[in-house]
Amino acid sequence: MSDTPGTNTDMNTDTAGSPEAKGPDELPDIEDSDVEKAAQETPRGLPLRVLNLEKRFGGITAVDGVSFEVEEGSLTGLIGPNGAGKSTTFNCITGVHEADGGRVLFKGDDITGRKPYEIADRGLVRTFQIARELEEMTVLENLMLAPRGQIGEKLYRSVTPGLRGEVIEQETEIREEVWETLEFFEIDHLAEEYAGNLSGGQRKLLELARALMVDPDVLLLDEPFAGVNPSLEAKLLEQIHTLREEGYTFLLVEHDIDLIMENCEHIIVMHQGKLLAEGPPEEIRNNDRVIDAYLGEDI
Ligand SMILES: Nc1ncnc2c1ncn2[C@@H]1O[C@H](COP(=O)(O)OP(=O)(O)OP(=O)(O)O)[C@@H](O)[C@H]1O
Repeated sequence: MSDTPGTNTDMNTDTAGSPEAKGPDELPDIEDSDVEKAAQETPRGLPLRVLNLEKRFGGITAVDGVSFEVEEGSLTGLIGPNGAGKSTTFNCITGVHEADGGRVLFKGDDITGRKPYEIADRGLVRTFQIARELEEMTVLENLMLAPRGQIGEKLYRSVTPGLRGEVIEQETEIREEVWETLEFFEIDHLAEEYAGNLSGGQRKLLELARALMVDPDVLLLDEPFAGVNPSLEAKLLEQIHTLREEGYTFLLVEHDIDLIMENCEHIIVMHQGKLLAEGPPEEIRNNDRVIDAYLGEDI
């Protein structure tokens, strides 16, 4: 875990590890000047800090001044009803959307407005659905294409004989890493299968495997279990917990509340673009605002 709790500024939203859930009443508004101050004071060890994030689409404010932190080595859940702004928040964090306001700090660096590949290259990675072009490639090829720091195919074609040896050496290393990843996710038997032929659950494993090939520090997973059968879901969860024990940090958007409650130690709840509450599962489960807005009487 981060060695930073308690070292944040007075307007922080640092509740990871705090015993009680907090709601909007306890989470003060952040002025622009405070955002600047917080950005400067954010400890470098803190993997992800979102400050006053805003995103509008025409007349819709999809994300409305959201602030939260994700602790190192944590499995943090982001939940909320349909249209709450979860995916838009993910997209703003990872550079897919340009935020209209606020800041995203990654390991103390301001990454707001950076391109997705720059953010991924720094170690903050989200999973993406397998694109159509990738469906026509094998599972092995999908992973071979993912690693960062690779001397690309274009360069390979134009390299001098001297460089070619380096490329081959690098490709051998990548191939070994790819096989290790395939075995870790138990999809090595599918290595030569076209990605387009995989089941929904197997695709989810491949998406996560591809994201891991980028060698991230923090993984953002948007509904990683959608369409995954229970046995594959259990396997995927097991792999996520194993990775977490190895030091990876996860931020997870998921509609299955029970799954989030059972697996995440910290939960962030969004509602109508705003942060509704955050805290440990038992507090979120009993939080009146969350029950009213989202969970219902039977939770
Ligand atoms: N590209 C877009 N253009 C216009 N409006 C958008 C766009 N993306 C999201 N929105 C709107 O922003 C709001 C938040 O959407 P978002 O997808 O972030 O919510 P969500 O919490 O991820 O929902 P869900 O759980 O249904 O996926 C919604 O009102 C949605 O219609």
